[in-house]
Amino acid sequence: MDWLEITVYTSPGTVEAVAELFEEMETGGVIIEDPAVILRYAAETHPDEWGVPGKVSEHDWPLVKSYFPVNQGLNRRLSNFHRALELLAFNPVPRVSTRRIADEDWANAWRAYYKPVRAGQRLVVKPSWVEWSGKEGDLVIEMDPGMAFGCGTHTTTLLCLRLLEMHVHSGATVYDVGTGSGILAVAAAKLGAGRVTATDLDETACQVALENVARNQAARIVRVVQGNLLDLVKGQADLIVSNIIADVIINLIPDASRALVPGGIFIASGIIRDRAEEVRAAMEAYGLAVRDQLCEGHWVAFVGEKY
Ligand SMILES: C[S@@+](CC[C@H](N)C(=O)[O-])C[C@H]1O[C@@H](n2cnc3c(N)ncnc32)[C@H](O)[C@@H]1O
Repeated sequence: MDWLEITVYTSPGTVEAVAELFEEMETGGVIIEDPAVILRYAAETHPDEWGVPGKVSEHDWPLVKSYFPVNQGLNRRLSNFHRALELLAFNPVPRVSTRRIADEDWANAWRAYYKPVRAGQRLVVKPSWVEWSGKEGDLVIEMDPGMAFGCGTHTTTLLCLRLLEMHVHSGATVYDVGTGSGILAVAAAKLGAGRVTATDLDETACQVALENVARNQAARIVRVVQGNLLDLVKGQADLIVSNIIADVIINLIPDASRALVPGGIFIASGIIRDRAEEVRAAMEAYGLAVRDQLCEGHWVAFVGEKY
């Protein structure tokens, strides 16, 4: 099925009302793009990477987008939408544009939103479809997350990347539990790990991780295993990283502690602030002394050392 994308360029004070209008028409989802919010985000998160351009999009006003299915009811729905918008009598009058989208374009539409992201001093995550040349000494991870989690833009992933940069030593054995797109496993390999085992419950994630491992010429170092946590992993590691959620991390802690060599490092992320003390207590209870923690927004990542 094809879709009609309706874009409304409107003044900042009317964005919510336009979004509500779409919601009342049961379009099934609304996208809001506000240049002021994008600029603020860029300034707060990666100002060095982006230089915070004066203009972040081709339009100065925020836009609100939604989608109607292209079917027999389309013209009626569209004229209802125009009428309802007119009735709101916004001044200045919003500008509306439409564009037909073929179903197969959806799979790639999100790609436009990903840009290279610097994590820590040396690691840079670059979407595989973006041309970009970094600085000398950069370790560039080329990713296509497909349907898996982990393009390096999520805070929980960035915290792990920063901590991996500090703790992976040359030749280390690393386990990445809940690898998703494989981003942390590839990062560990780029940082010099000698052997990386990446696990995920999800079949698609494992497939995507394998593709990303190959894309980064890390297949000789990274092994991907489909399974629950460390259930199928034998042996001991110098470092274990896991970015899942607090409950799953708490379940993992006893096995992670057993699987670490003395002095080994456990990096736990995906922990919402409200649950951080529970995770810390579980780590301490299983012989993982908390040596460091990074907090950003709602998220916390811990570094534990096996004693
Ligand atoms: C938040 S994503 C993290 C992906 C990537 N490591 C990152 O940092 O961006 C969590 C991943 O953990 C996987 N996962 C969840 N529960 C799991 C479990 N019990 N065992 C293994 N993997 C699990 C999910 O399928 C998902 O791919």
